[in-house]
Amino acid sequence: MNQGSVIYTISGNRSWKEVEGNIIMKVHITNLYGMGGAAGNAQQMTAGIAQKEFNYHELGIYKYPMNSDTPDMLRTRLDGIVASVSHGDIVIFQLPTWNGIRFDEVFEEHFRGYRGLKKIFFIHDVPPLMEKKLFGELERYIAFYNRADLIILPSRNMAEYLQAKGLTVKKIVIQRMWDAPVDIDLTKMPKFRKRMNFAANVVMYPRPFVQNWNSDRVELAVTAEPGNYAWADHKNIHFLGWFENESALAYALRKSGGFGLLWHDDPVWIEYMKRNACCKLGTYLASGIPVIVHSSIAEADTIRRKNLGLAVDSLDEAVNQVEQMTEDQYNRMAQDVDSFGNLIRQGFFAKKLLTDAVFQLLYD
Ligand SMILES: O=c1ccn([C@@H]2O[C@H](COP(=O)(O)OP(=O)(O)O)[C@@H](O)[C@H]2O)c(=O)[nH]1
Repeated sequence: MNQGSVIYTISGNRSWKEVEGNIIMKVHITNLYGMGGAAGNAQQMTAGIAQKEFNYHELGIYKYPMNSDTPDMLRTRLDGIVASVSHGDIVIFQLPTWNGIRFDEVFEEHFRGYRGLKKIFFIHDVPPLMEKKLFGELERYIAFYNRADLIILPSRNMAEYLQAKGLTVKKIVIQRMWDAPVDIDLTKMPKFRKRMNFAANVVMYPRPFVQNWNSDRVELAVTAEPGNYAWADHKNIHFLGWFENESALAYALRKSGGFGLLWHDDPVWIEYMKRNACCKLGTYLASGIPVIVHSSIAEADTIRRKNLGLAVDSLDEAVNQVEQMTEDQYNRMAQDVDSFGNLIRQGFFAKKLLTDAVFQLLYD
């Protein structure tokens, strides 16, 4: 019998179809619209994998100035977002929504009337750890995180750090890395060359280590259109161009060869990168080029253990190690990166955390 096509009267004038949504548990995931860049793409990518692979339902949120809403407008907006949610469902919140902590708090509170609803917080970034002026807000963020039934965090280091500051959520899933579902030709191996590629917008957000690049022995290649930049004059710096599309970027990096550099010289970010997961790392590994990372970053041990590149304490050390490397050593590394990169290109980090989170929530 095809129940989906028949309306059963079960009590009074309510039909089977009307209560169907309450019987079958749904998993929802929030997705942010109106925000570009690595942070916006990370939300779109995760929600895309969740919908395509697991049939999770999207709750779309627009990035907007929350203060432009009156309390009534905000309530109406939130009612619209949560319209498909029923008692007993699971909601994965991709956080922050980048609409400010007040929006995140009010949004979570809007789910309180739902019986048996469970909340998973997937923490992409912790704003108080990214900007010195926001550090005082950490306590408020952690109090908010404590409302989750399960929390997904970028690294074990982040979990330990937040626990020391008051995080009490018992169920924790560790993300480790960002995926980069790109399409590239794996038959052409990246070339061994004394070059470090840096994939970020260095024109809009100048980086001191880029502007002070002084190595004649190792070239720095940046993702910027060629131009007359005073900081690049007479320097060993190459311009790769800017890429809107992640596959085009991965292709350009693979063609460029050499290494992918994950680096920061801002002390707040050096500290943050001990605990967060950077999109760039996924981008490099998906493209197939070995990476150079600081030895303090969360995934440094994985880079060493799986022969995915170099974990160093300074750029000078990186330059020396690149200089001393043989072509054979590089080619072995590039092969190991291509093998590991399958996880990233096929979205396995997201697939794993999206299922582990629901499984641990209901099983453990
Ligand atoms: O030509 C480029 C260079 C970089 N990026 C993107 O910018 C990200 C890096 O940006 P950011 O440094 O803000 O992110 P993080 O690595 O710190 O997460 C990369 O992973 C790419 O997705 C891009 O779209 N086009």
